[in-house]
Amino acid sequence: MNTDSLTLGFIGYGNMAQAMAQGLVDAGVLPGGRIVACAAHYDRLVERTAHLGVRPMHSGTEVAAAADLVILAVKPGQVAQVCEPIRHELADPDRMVLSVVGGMTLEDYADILEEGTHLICAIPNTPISVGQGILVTQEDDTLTDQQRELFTQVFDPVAMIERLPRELVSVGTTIAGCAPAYTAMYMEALADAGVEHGLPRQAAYRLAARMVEGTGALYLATGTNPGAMKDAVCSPGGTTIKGVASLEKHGFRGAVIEAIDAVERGD
Ligand SMILES: NC(=O)C1=CN([C@@H]2O[C@H](COP(=O)(O)OP(=O)(O)OC[C@H]3O[C@@H](n4cnc5c(N)ncnc54)[C@H](OP(=O)(O)O)[C@@H]3O)[C@@H](O)[C@H]2O)C=CC1
Ligand SMILES: O=C(O)[C@@H]1CCC=N1
Repeated sequence: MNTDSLTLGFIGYGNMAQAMAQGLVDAGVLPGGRIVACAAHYDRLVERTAHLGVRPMHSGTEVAAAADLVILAVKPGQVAQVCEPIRHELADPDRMVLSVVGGMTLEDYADILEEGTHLICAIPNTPISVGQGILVTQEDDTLTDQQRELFTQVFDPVAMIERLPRELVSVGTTIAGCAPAYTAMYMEALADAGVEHGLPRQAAYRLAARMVEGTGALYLATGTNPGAMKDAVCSPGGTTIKGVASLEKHGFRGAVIEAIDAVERGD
C-alpha cells in the first residue's frame, strides 16, 4: 500500500476533518475522490464535501468498508458509540485507524476497539488545512512498520509530526492544537489596536498574520532562543522595549502560562 492507492475515510466531518481533507488535497497527497466521509447529518455532509469532491457516505460502516486509513474525527463523547458497530471492520489487519479525538490516548481505546486494531492517536491543528500543520502523535501506537511509514508519507507534506510519550501528549496538544485560538486572539488584538490608530482592518490583519508567520519561521530556521529573538528587536531606549515593559506590567506571559495550565487542569 502507498499513497497512490490509499483511500482515506473520515468518521465525523466537522472542522478538523475538513481542515485535514483540504490540506491533503491541496498538497496533492490524494485527490478528493479517494476520500470518503460520514457525519451525523447527511445533507450537511453533502454540502461540505462537494467542493473537494470528497465522497459522502451514510454510515461509519460504509466508510470503514471503503477506507484503508480510517480517521476518527468525532467529539470525545461520541467515539465509543460510533466505533461500536464497526469494531470488527476497524480491526482488519490491512486497515489502519487514526484517532484525532481530543484527549483520547491509545490506552483509552482498549475497551472501545478490538485487540489487534492498528491504531495511532494524534492531534492535528487547523493550519494543516494550508499545509502548515502540526500532528502531535503519541509515541506508542499499534501500527506495523509499513503502516507507520505510510502514515508519515501521508501527513509529512501537510504537518510537522511531533512524536511524544503518552504523558506529554496532552500539553503538546494544548500548545499545538489549542494555541491557534490564542494566537488568533493575539492577532485580533493587534489588529484592533492598529484600527484604533487608523490602519484599515484588512491591512492590520495582514500585518499581524505575516508577523506571526515570520517570527515562527525565523525560530524554525535559526533555532535562536525566543528570549534572544525578543532582545534583538529591543534597541536600548527604543520603542519596542516600552511595549515589552507594558506587557510585563499586565502579566502577558503569566496569562499565557495560566491559559495552558487551565487547559491541563481541565478547569
Ligand atoms: N477543531 C480543532 O482545532 C481540533 C479538533 N480536534 C478533535 O477533533 C474532533 C472533532 O472536532 P471538530 O471537528 O472541531 O468538531 P465538529 O463538531 O466540527 O465535528 C464533529 C463531527 O462529528 C460528526 N458526528 C457527530 N455524531 C456522529 C456520529 N454518530 N457519526 C458520525 N459522525 C458524527 C458531526 O456531524 P454533523 O456535522 O453532521 O453534526 C461533525 O461532522 C474532536 O474530538 C476534537 O477534540 C483535535 C484537534 C484540533
Ligand atoms: O478544543 C478542543 O476540544 C480541540 C482539541 C484540541 C484543539 N481543539
